[in-house]
Amino acid sequence: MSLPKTAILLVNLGSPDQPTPAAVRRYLKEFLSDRRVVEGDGVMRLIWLTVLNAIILTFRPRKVAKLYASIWDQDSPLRLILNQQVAALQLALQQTIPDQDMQVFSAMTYGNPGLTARLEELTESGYSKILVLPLYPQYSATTTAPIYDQIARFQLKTRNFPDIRVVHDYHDHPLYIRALADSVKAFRAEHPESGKLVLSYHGIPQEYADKGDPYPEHCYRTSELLATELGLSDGQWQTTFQSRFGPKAWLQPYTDKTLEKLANSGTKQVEIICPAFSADCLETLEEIAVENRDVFMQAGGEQYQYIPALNADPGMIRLLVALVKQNSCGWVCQTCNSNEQNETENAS
Ligand SMILES: C=CC1=C(C)c2cc3[nH]c(cc4nc(cc5[nH]c(cc1n2)c(C)c5CCC(=O)O)C(CCC(=O)O)=C4C)c(C)c3C=C
Ligand SMILES: [Fe+2]
Ligand SMILES: [Fe+2]
Repeated sequence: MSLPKTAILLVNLGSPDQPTPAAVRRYLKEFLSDRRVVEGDGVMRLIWLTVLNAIILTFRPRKVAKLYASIWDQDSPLRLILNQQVAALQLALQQTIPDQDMQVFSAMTYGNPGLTARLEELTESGYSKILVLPLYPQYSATTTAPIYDQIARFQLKTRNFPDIRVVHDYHDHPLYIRALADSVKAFRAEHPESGKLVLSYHGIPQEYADKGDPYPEHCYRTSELLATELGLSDGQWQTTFQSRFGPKAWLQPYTDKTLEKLANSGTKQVEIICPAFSADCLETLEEIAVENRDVFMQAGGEQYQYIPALNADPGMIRLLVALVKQNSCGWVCQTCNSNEQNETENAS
């Protein structure tokens, strides 16, 4: 019996194609036109589209292109690391479940390689099972939900679509917490002068959380589990939210304000980790590692250390393998298939 062709699709947010104002403009237009990212209907939608086109897409691309250029390494780090994660997961799956033919692919919600195009390609190539694995441990209506939206739109226009599953979230998965804890321990082993651990998550507008986005609860849970795993006491760690965009209130406490306050009130050493980012990107390599370092040092801080994202670390790949096994249950899971076989045999 031939096995169904199964694809694993790792999905991250997306980057511009080039660190140029024109490419950044195209990327921001697609990203910031998504109604999940900037909500609002009717008149509010019209106002937002006017502000986006007349102001944001006129001035922001030039500034942001320079920031991207400062971290660009032949390609955007987010895309480079996504490719490394794909290759490492492919190898790990071949080693751990060699009798299953699972092929791993990359996709981005915005920009290239686009998620919808990938779903079309995989369907045309005969993949009948697709496991979509968003690289967002914490669910948010602003990041995870747009992946579901694109899948739903693809299904609406496709007569015979594959069996598609999506991993919803894994903010409290033991292997995620262990991978984070191991990365902190490994960092501290190399940099023994440790300070307060700041856990900085990408923010979302406070209003979205008030309307029911569970993202902040997921972030706080991840932080608590990580602090417990590391054996930290209350004063030794803190959760903050970064990357505020626009004039509205976002989740607080803000990372930059917190760092300023910490330095002002005598905390001279911090280590900062960004658990919501599975891969280093503009928001970690530039905003956290450069901009926020300046904020902390200028406020009187003495030592500021950024702990890199999990990227393609062995701990991250172990987590991804576990997520693949758990979420492909019944498709390819050997345990389940053999259990089912036993049950069928016992019943007959
Ligand atoms: C309303 C705006 C935004 C929301 C809501 C938002 C949520 C959100 N984003 C990430 C992860 C990433 N964001 C990245 C870049 C980025 N984010 C926004 C805006 C919102 N994000 C913008 C405008 C940008 C582009 C840069 C800029 O113009 O400032 C990235 C990095 C991409 C890269 O190429 O490196 C990531 C990753 C999460 C996890 C999240 C909510 C949970
Ligand atoms: Fe963002
Ligand atoms: Fe199973």
